[in-house]
Amino acid sequence: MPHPMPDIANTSASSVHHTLDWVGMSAIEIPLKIATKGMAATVINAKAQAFVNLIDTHAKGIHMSRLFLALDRLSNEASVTPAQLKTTLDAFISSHDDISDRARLSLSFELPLRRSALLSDNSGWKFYPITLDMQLNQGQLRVEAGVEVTYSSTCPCSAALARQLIQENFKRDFDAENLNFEQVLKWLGTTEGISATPHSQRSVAQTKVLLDAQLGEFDFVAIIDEIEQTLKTPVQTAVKREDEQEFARLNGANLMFCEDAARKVKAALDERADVLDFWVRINHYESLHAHDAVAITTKGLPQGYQP
Ligand SMILES: Nc1nc2c(ncn2[C@@H]2O[C@H](COP(=O)(O)OP(=O)(O)OP(=O)(O)O)[C@@H](O)[C@H]2O)c(=O)[nH]1
Repeated sequence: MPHPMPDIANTSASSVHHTLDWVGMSAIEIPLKIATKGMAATVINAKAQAFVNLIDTHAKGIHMSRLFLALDRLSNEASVTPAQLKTTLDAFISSHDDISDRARLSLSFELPLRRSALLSDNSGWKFYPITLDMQLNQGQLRVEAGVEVTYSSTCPCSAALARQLIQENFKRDFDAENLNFEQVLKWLGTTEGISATPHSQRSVAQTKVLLDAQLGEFDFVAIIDEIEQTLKTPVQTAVKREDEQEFARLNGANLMFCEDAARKVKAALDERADVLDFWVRINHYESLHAHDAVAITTKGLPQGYQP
């Protein structure tokens, strides 16, 4: 008869007696079919973090395998919904009866969305980084979603400085008394005429939103669309020349500092009934400098997100 295997988590006691806020595993690889409103469940490859607290000051440790296996069951679901994630959190706690009373599950993944071109009849895939962080505490569920939207920002200061140079060149090249429409039109189409261009940069709006714990389904696309439609210059997928020209027009019509972007996103999220609280970090990865321009804002609730 084989010897029973030692079970340190159950039979050994901790020599230092403290409770712990979270114990578990991170970077667990798991494919899931995630449900988001208006779309067929999408297969995504997630990295998960699974945690419980440790309230038994004498228990040596938690049972990692029980969290892992409860999480693994999610990968068999035809579509992962908020209710199923809650069931997983319940299983984390019930499998740690007496030693844990809180559970946490975080998923990080990229949601592929097919996006239309600005004008041409084309489209292409864009992957949006998403994080889901769910916590269960005394039966109370907390659901937080994080999305990242990449967009272009053109500097309003740089645009004004470029316009000034163009005006100076215009004064130099033309005589106010003898303006010729055709000559001006031609000049406007040359690099000598439009002799300076403002700098733009690829920029990222990172957003965390607190959602109603009773929500029946996730709606990541609504949040992503809200931010993209607010900023107006999301990075594109398929681009023909007409799309590129429209992108140039949109950039020119939506010049922005990081402060402008942060204020606009804040105003948009303030209006959304499904967003109970939010945190936003705007990152403009400058082409003028090697450092970045950053603005951070929150809804400003007294007990809410801190900047
Ligand atoms: N608690 C804990 N376990 C760890 C850690 N690192 C590795 N493990 C291992 O995780 C494995 C799974 O632990 P358990 O869930 O207790 O496994 P088990 O005893 O076979 O499962 P149960 O019978 O359900 O308790 C064990 O072999 C642990 O040694 C750690 O830092 N903490």
